[in-house]
Amino acid sequence: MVDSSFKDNDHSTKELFLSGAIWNDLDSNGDTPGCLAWKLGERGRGIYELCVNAGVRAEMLLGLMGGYEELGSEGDEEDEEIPDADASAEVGEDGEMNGTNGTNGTHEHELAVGPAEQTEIQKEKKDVNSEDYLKSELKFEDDKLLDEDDNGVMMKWETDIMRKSVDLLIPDLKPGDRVLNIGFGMGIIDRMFRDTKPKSHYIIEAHPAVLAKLAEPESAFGKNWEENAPEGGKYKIHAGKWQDVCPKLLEGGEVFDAIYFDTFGEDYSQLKLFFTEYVSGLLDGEGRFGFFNGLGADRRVCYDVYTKVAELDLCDAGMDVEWTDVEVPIEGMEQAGEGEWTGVRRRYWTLDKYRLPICTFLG
Ligand SMILES: C[S@@+](CC[C@H](N)C(=O)[O-])C[C@H]1O[C@@H](n2cnc3c(N)ncnc32)[C@H](O)[C@@H]1O
Repeated sequence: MVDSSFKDNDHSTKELFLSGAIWNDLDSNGDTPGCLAWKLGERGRGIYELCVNAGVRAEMLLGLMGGYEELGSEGDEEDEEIPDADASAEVGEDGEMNGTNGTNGTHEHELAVGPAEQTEIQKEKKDVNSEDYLKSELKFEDDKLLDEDDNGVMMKWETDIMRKSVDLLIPDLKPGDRVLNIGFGMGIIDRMFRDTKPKSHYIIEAHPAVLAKLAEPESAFGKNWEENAPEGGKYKIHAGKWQDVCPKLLEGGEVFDAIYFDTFGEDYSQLKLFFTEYVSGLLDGEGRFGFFNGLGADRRVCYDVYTKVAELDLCDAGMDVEWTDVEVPIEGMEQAGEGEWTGVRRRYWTLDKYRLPICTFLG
């Protein structure tokens, strides 16, 4: 009896989404339909999956529309017709991507939320965007790096994720690899890469304050480091945005065995641009590519939507992705504003599992 009524619900939910229901609209408690379905436990899994699929459809469509919008003039968006009702919730400024190291409220192809959360966000935080971030003062603390609005750029609790990423990107931790890391942050992953004694190790970093920190002798990534590359290899800090540095690396015919991408203040469209435009040229045929997968990480349904969207886009770019779950000890974590989150504007991570992507070329 219960089962069949839930099957009916699945069917009705599907109908609703196909008729234009908004997958990420919020109720007065700030829950999306997907959040409510998840709270039902096993009984709600069917509906939850339908919500995720509706989100994926809408985000993929928005991605296409985003590409199209770039050709038009600014300000056209308001008059634009929405070709699919599923996508209607996404259109609008001030959407939230909810991801660490990638929060953004202004760019195309963000994981948008409904009106209730927008109001909350406006109260809670200013938009994070690359241009402002790269001009902002930074606060370097022992366990975190914050921008001038106290957004978490990088936090020490992410160390286990960085450790596992290095272990899977360079499986045997063998010397001789050529490594490219984009985004130095607290230098956590770069210290791990350095410890594998790669033949070449390039770091691209755009923020002047991070670059200044890097140049300090105690950072261990200064001139001495650059001069101590093994024979035939190269250790190098490339100062600047990856968008400017990568074309030069491509021109120079540089190739890497492991590439990691973890920036801040950029939205998913930039990550997608990176793997569609640059990874095929910069990664060795047998190489591995990884990125910080923090998109939507303060809301399970958004995280699940972005995981699928990224997987589909990676496939489009000729890459296969293998996901590894990494436990995040959120039980031991404090609530927003407390413990490790003290002084951080927004708790950007609430999930108990990080889904770690390792990408290789298809076939
Ligand atoms: C989340 S942190 C990286 C953390 C790093 N994975 C670690 O283990 O400490 C992001 C870094 O990317 C840098 N960044 C942001 N946008 C960038 C861009 N367009 N090009 C290069 N670096 C960028 C930021 O200044 C910041 O240092």
